[in-house]
Amino acid sequence: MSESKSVFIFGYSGHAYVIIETLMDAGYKIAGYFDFQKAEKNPYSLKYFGFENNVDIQNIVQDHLVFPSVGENTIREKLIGFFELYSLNQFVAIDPSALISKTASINVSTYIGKHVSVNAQSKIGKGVIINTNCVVEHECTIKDYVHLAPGGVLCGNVAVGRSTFIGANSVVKQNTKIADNVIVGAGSVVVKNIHEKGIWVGNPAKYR
Ligand SMILES: CC(=O)SCCNC(=O)CCNC(=O)[C@H](O)C(C)(C)COP(=O)(O)OP(=O)(O)OC[C@H]1O[C@@H](n2cnc3c(N)ncnc32)[C@H](O)[C@@H]1OP(=O)(O)O
Repeated sequence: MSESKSVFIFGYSGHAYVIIETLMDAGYKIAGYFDFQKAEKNPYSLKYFGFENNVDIQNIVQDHLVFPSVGENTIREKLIGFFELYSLNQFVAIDPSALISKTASINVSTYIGKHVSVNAQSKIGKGVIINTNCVVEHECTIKDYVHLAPGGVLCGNVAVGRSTFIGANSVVKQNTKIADNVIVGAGSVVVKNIHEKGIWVGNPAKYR
């Protein structure tokens, strides 16, 4: 394992644990974590480097890698803005068990979890979470800061807008478009385009 593959993670709670295990399985070394305060639990015995806004970030991180380990979309967006401001080295974290088409594109600071499939010609933005066991079928477009919770299925040619959250085990029918900042409840089935931000739940998914 080379020193150049050390990763600083930002955020250290439940979602971070999943990221850490993916990174370790993929052969990365975790250099430590930043968070607004020292974590109460430290199951991976990581070194705390402080709150990113209060430290000389470039001096600590140097040319190592950084990754946003927070499930909440707006916090992840802020972290990525911070990474961009300081020109920190972002990358894509892909669990070794995931199946990614060679013709799919995935932007930086995106997490692809265990047993995920991303199929042909799909385009995934930056800071996205495609969580455990999700299926992203052919030609899907997923904008920045989306979170697709575990078990979600996007059928072919689905488009998901920026910062949208799609709850666990939800299904989105082929050729459907979902707007920015939508929340789709767990176990929902989206069969028509969603043009309006807000919470949509049920089968078929309805505005709540
Ligand atoms: C690794 C991880 O853990 S990633 C995270 C995975 N987590 C998820 O996928 C959970 C996603 N969140 C949900 O599904 C939530 O229930 C939300 C966001 C849809 C709604 O949350 P809240 O706004 O707090 O709604 P609340 O719990 O108060 O329920 C309001 C009503 O909506 C209903 N409702 C809530 N969620 C759903 C749902 N997923 N499907 C159908 N109905 C729902 C409730 O039964 C309730 O109905 P009532 O008014 O008739 O009693």
